[in-house]
Amino acid sequence: MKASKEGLEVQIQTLLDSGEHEDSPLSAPLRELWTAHQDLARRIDRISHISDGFQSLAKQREQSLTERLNKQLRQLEKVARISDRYQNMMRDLNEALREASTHDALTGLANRRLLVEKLKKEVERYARYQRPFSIAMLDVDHFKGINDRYGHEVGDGALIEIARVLDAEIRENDLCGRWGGEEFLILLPETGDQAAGLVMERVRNAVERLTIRVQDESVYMTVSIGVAEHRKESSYSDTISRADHALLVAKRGGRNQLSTATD
Ligand SMILES: Nc1nc2c(ncn2[C@@H]2O[C@H](COP(=O)(O)OP(=O)(O)OP(=O)(O)O)[C@@H](O)[C@H]2O)c(=O)[nH]1
Repeated sequence: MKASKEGLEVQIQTLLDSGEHEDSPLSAPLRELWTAHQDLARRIDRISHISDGFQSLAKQREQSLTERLNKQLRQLEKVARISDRYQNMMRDLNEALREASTHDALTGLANRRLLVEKLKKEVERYARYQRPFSIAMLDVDHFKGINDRYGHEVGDGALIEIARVLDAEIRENDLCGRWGGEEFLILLPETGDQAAGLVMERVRNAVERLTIRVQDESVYMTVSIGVAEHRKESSYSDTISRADHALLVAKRGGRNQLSTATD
């Protein structure tokens, strides 16, 4: 029967230690072989110990490298999230700035700057394609009286309500803006003065029907309107002046009415 490796080793060691076979010619070579074997076994042991050490070191390095990479990845994700948030914030801020520079803070309508920009474009379109357009200037009648009687805050609220009505009554292609104080300008592209007159008469009517409640009181308002169609070789300010003049005629005519420039 084949002895186990450990068994064989114990057997040889016992044989050599006993000294019983010292006289045998095999004794000296066996002792030599046994010493060489033990030496080799020790070396193998040492090498496998060193290799184990290396392996666990490599594993540790691999682990710490993965951890470092994961940490860097998490940091990158954080930076990307912050950058996304920052970009969104900048976009919102730009949008708010653009809105503030082109719209009236009280009513939310286009401001004078945006109106002029659009007016210039319409004049260019008129010059190039002879597309007609009209301008309507609106002014709230006796607005000072509302401020004086109910206070500036109610006056502000009234302007907001009027702006809402104007914006709701005009067509999508028209542009309504606050020209200043209690004065509004409506730009009507692709519209001659007759058609503009019809639209503005509807607007005038809608304002007349508007009721504002101040405590128990109902406050009514009216607007006077001047309409002018743009003419050949005019500037936008020429057309505004003609609409302004028509507005004056409407005021002088008794207010709550519309007048069209004929000159
Ligand atoms: N509450 C408020 N009032 C304003 C604003 N802008 C202008 N006003 C007031 O609008 C009034 C305009 O008065 P006037 O120019 O005398 O004209 P009016 O009283 O409307 O009379 P007519 O235009 O002649 O019918 C002034 O009292 C201004 O102070 C605003 O943003 N808010």
